[in-house]
Amino acid sequence: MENLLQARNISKVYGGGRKALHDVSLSIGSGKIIGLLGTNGSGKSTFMKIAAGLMQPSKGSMEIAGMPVGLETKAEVSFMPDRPLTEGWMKVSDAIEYFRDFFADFDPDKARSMLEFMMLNPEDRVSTLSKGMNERLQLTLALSRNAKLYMLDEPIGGVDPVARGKILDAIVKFYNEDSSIIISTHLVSDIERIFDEVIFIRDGEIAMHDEVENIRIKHGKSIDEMFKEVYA
Ligand SMILES: Nc1ncnc2c1ncn2[C@@H]1O[C@H](COP(=O)(O)OP(=O)(O)OP(=O)(O)O)[C@@H](O)[C@H]1O
Repeated sequence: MENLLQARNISKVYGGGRKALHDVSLSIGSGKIIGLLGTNGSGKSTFMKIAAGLMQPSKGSMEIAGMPVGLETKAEVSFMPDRPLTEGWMKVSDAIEYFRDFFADFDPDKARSMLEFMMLNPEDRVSTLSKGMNERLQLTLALSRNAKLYMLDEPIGGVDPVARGKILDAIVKFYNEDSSIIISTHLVSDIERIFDEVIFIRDGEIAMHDEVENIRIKHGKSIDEMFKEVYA
């Protein structure tokens, strides 16, 4: 089976010489929910930005659905960055229209049912939304595209623990099983139940990439316990 994402020897050095990724090689198949786990500054956002075609690696190559990352792959990837893509003056309904105009694969019906599920009012101004409500909106926008690969950068950082459960349920409910989702987070215990695979990234290098079931069987540990061990 062809890999959905293939990263070969990716390194990224920022201006000033800061190394964010070092020789990262990995592949991801279709139909999976993958946790990209790491502490602050470990390189999660950098990896996602490169896969989304928003940043060039210093070395190495990345392919999505067999194509080098570029204009064609941007159409296949829906990225929710850790900073909102919407403007404060917009109403929730304007944000939906904006995405609809911008992305040919945006599904307004899916967006409407997600808004309802997320208890977002289309008439509310984006500037008046709480951090958690804004995250719900960004997630709605990202998941309402019919993409092959979704990448969600810290989608639940701002929501309270009760709402986190609801958001995870939304991800599982609205996710198209032919696609894959990569979710970056350090809130491992809250979210591990939805992962099929996890990638541990530490100081810009892959410390572990395995199926959740394998980790539980091989190590007899939850992903959260494993995370604490790897990053101790
Ligand atoms: N634009 C930039 N210029 C210089 N250094 C950067 C830039 N963006 C990120 N870095 C550095 O690269 C490293 C990796 O950052 P990155 O944002 O990818 O980590 P992260 O795992 O997403 O962190 P967090 O969980 O805090 O969001 C960090 O040391 C960070 O300071």
